[in-house]
Amino acid sequence: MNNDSPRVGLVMGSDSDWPVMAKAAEMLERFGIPFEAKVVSAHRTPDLLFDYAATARGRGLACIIAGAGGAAHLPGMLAAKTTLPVLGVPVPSRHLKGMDSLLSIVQMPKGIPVATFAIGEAGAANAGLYAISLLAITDTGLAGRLEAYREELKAMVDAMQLPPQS
Ligand SMILES: Nc1c(C(=O)O)ncn1[C@@H]1O[C@H](COP(=O)(O)O)[C@@H](O)[C@H]1O
Repeated sequence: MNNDSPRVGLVMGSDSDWPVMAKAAEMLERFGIPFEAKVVSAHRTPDLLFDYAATARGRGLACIIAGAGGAAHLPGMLAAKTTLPVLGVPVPSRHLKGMDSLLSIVQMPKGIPVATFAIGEAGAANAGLYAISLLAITDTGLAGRLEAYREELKAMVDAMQLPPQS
């Protein structure tokens, strides 16, 4: 393993999830976190899913961000096969707007947790940030960059303020 080895696994059930999951990728890129992005499906490629999860820790990943839509079993099945933290992103679905994805991911049985984020792009971006904050537990430089990001958000909100009303 070298400094460029992926630290975060970014997986999704289909390439149709990419426009949403790209928001997580953008966040990881912004903070310079090496990651790998792959399509892995619990339903369509169960053997690949098992192999991916079983080898994730040994390959140096610190956590896995998993996005899926509809019957979104991917995050939960990954969590069943690895003790790495799994961050689940409900991808909006065609018919139920992602409520199905959300409920499929969030209602895990006791013992196999998945940290579940909001439906869609904001959830994906926050999953990226959360993965970064997990890595920042042991990386003070990264923690400092997260603090700087918070300052940027504060400046953004300051710029939103309306002029004083008379
Ligand atoms: N939820 C899952 C899983 C899984 O959980 O393993 N595999 C694919 N899918 C989802 O099916 C939706 C439609 O996929 P297609 O666009 O390929 O038909 C996607 O949102 C994907 O995440």
